[in-house]
Amino acid sequence: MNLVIDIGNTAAKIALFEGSVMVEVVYASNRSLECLESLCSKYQVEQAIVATVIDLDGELLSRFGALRLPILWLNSQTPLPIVNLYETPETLGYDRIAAVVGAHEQFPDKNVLVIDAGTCITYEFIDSNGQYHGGNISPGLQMRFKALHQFTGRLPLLESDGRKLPLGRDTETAIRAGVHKGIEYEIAGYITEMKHKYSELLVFLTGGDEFSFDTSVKSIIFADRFLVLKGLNRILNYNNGRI
Ligand SMILES: Nc1ncnc2c1ncn2[C@@H]1O[C@H](COP(=O)(O)OP(=O)(O)O)[C@@H](O)[C@H]1O
Ligand SMILES: CC(C)(COP(=O)(O)O)[C@@H](O)C(=O)NCCC(=O)O
Ligand SMILES: [K+]
Repeated sequence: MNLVIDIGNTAAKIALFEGSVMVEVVYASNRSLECLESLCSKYQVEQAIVATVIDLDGELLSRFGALRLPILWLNSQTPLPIVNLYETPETLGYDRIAAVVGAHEQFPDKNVLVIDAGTCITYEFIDSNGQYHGGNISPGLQMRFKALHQFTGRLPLLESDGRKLPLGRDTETAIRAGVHKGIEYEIAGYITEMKHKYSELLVFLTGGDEFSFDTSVKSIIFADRFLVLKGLNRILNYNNGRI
């Protein structure tokens, strides 16, 4: 079995795969990965892949060592089943390239826009020849709420859940609608622009945060919360025998 770990800026996602089938997934703290050892004793793990976008402390690194598993630490040197055209592959987020690999595995002959709504929202484009062109980074849902609070004198820190109106009628509904609609329009804008350029465009939406779209946008989106994990599993299998 493959142990697949995606350590993001907000949460770690840990999954077990048998071949290309995900058999279990858990969210954990990105600092302590508390369930790491218990998952490894529950399953017969043969190899692992870890992708992190944060620095890990020595204690966590030695816990990985104690697992006594071959571990592929995803980095810019790792062979990939796609062509990476990013000008600085050494600075590219590993979760970003993994999401692209996950989408390309499912639709290898299509132009695909991959949107990952986590701590940040990232937009990636891979073409039907398997060439990853790059993409954009913008603030995520929680980051927008926190920024409005932190950089003003009067705006409270709000929860994403709560009263929702199309147009705010008080401070709370104004902020919540502003953040939600900002993201929804942003996503819809990317889709419209990219569809203009590539008529047969597929769109994947992944990441921990979910949004509502009108039906025309919704109808062309594939929602797959675990695209990064699936892409990492694909990268691990692609490198089978090389670790
Ligand atoms: N079980 C869960 N545990 C933690 N966060 C979750 C969970 N389900 C949904 N979320 C949402 O997912 C967001 C994190 O998204 P994620 O894609 O994991 O981010 P990142 O990859 O940047 O760590 C959180 O802000 C939270 O709103
Ligand atoms: C853009 C990101 C912060 C997104 O991280 P996430 O929201 O998944 O926690 C991460 O992919 C990252 O640190 N990237 C490095 C810069 C780059 O991709 O060019
Ligand atoms: K992200």
